[in-house]
Amino acid sequence: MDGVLLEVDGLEVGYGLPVCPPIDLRVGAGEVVAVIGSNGSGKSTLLRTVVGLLEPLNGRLQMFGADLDERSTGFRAAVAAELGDEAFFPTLTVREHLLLTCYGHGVDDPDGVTDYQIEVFGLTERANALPSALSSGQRRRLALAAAFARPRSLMILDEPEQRLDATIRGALGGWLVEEREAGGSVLMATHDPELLIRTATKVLVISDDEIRLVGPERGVEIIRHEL
Ligand SMILES: Nc1ncnc2c1ncn2[C@@H]1O[C@H](COP(=O)(O)OP(=O)(O)OP(=O)(O)O)[C@@H](O)[C@H]1O
Repeated sequence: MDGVLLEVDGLEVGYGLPVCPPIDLRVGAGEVVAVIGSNGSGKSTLLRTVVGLLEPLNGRLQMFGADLDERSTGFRAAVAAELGDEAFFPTLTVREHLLLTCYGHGVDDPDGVTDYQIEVFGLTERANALPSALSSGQRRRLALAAAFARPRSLMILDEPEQRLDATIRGALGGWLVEEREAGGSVLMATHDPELLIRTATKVLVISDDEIRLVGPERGVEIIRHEL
């Protein structure tokens, strides 16, 4: 188990019935695993199961060498998940959301980290805005900024490229490369071949009849020509 953060064997995910074949997967330190497949293939369902929002239907799911317990302090400290739910406090500003995240996760310099994330996510002019006054892409930026503001060893992201403009999408690719190079791990669903080729170390392909692990180049071909 050394260096393996997430380990699944014969994992069946779904809503009463499985949405795809059983999944085997390891995510190790410093790996970025992209999950690809056509719309409705089961990518989000897998990610929601891995963060404990859905019960596995069958199989083995281990995080940090133990059965998944999403309520444990260890899990909450280590796993930064952004699955597109974007549940914000309606009366807290952009800045206050990030400060709250930093304080909640024991960040050393909450003000400095908050200021940095606001700047790099291009939210400076909206720092004092409430979520209801943000554009959809700005809400996406805020949700991702919160994931990057806190300490973590595993990021779980569902189509993080969605609704981002080209500038922030490009920056996101760079931050995920930095994450990997610093020994962090990422499990992310994506439809974006550029994000995949820049960041992924391996690719899990979900389809109706099989689950495959392929390399990044093959993953790009599959996104471009087979989905
Ligand atoms: N809450 C739910 N209850 C029942 N079925 C669901 C539910 N959510 C999703 N599904 C179904 O499960 C299957 C897998 O959906 P999922 O959202 O995991 O697909 P996806 O690969 O993430 O797709 P996309 O690329 O469109 O985001 C789909 O057939 C979908 O209709």
